[in-house]
Amino acid sequence: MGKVAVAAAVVGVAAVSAAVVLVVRHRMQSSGKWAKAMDIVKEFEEKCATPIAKLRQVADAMTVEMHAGLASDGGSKLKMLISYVDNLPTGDETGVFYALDLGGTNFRVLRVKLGEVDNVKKEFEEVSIPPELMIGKSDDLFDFIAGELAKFVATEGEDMQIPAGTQRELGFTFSFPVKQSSIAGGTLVRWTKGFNIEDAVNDTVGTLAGGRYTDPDVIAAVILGTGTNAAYVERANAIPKWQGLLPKSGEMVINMEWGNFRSSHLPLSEYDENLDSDSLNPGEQIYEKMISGMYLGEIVRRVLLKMAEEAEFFGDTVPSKLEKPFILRTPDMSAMHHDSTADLRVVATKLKDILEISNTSLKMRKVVVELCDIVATRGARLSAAGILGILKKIGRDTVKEGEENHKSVIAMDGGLFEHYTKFRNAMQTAMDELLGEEASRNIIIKLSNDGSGLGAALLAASHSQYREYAEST
Ligand SMILES: Nc1ncnc2c1ncn2[C@@H]1O[C@H](COP(=O)(O)OP(=O)(O)O)[C@@H](O)[C@H]1O
Ligand SMILES: O=P(O)(O)OC[C@H]1O[C@@H](O)[C@H](O)[C@@H](O)[C@@H]1O
Repeated sequence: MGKVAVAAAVVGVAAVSAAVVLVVRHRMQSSGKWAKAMDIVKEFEEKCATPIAKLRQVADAMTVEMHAGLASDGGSKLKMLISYVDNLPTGDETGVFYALDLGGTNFRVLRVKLGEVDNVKKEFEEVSIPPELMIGKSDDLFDFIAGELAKFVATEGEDMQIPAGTQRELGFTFSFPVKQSSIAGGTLVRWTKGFNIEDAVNDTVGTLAGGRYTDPDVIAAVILGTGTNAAYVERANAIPKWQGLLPKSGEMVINMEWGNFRSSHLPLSEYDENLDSDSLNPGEQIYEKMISGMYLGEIVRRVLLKMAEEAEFFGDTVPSKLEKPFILRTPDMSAMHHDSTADLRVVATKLKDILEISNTSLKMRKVVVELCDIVATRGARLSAAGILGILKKIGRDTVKEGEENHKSVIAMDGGLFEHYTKFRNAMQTAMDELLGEEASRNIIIKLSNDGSGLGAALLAASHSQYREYAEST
């Protein structure tokens, strides 16, 4: 072979070996980065673990905090607020009533005509709350609410008229913690979720009222929406901090404000701690930030960001959109989590449309789904533990002699519970594991759609100023 040919061959071999070295190095580097990314996922998964034993500890802690919150104001992070609702709807309510339902994302105005329990006529309008009103002045927020209500009242039809000489009556579902001084008054404890307004009946109490209207076995209500909360029926003589007269019913609905629950048994990760410190209400609503719709997608984003920064998961630059808080919303996380296509093309589309991340491998997309599953499963199982805490408080976590058929119904509402199927299923599975086969037959968790809106109207009806008149005629 001539010198030139040999030289060319040598150069060729060198070039090939250089390429091989580059590929090997790239592979080693990428395998090293991949291993680093997987370490991040594995560590996160371990931090988020919710074995049954831990869930039982969380449930017991919830029960303890419930007792403490009922013993004295400030006795617990659980406010255990007295709702002054001591008589829940019976199904006999009649008439036309209005309701306002102010949640963390949506605002609804409703009008219902009560007569037959299974023939309630309901009309409503849903309005997104302008974000600027969530952090503006309270007058601007309530002027907005009043304006929307006035527009809705103007649409009243012939069949929804109120009796001559009477005033329209309204129930207000206000999805924020209020220390009530009566059924119709109270002081806001704090703003939560995305609201932070300087200078209003709770939706969970509304859901309990709406649920009880059609099912006398309803004993508690849980909201899993933008935020989370629970309310339940407590024995009036089991509220040491209550100085008032005991109601005839012997019962009182307690608004737990369980989003503010905190316990050393909660499986908190660094991502939860950072989310909390960056939030509008650092140190508050820790349980809510682990399980509710405002936050689940944000937790997933934070883990992906760390993988991008420390393991170049999406390549050697960090996608700029991934650095934007709350850009990955829980509905989008839910869509990726429920992606049933073989090549996870829903995940690919969401990553592209929301985070401007393209050409991901199927392997990468599977990791994204795994993160959604870790976060949603943890939230669902912690929700189940919270419910067990309530059941323990009222002695409904086991089947008592002679009560084999005594059902206890938990009325559920909220967009997270309603739309996130895998979350809902994981919650039910954890509930069954925690209660065991016998007791879980008697505990029914059921969606009470828009219970809070109907419930507010029902509470307006059951506290109507015209009710005595109607009953006496
Ligand atoms: N498809 C979905 N999958 C998962 N979560 C959802 C979905 N749709 C809505 N959500 C969650 O539900 C929340 C809205 O809850 P909803 O009860 O309807 O309103 P609000 O919180 O204002 O009372 C949203 O903030 C979101 O986190
Ligand atoms: O209906 P939403 O917006 O999800 O609200 C659920 C809960 O959100 C919490 O942040 C509030 O403190 C509760 O009062 C409320 O019930």
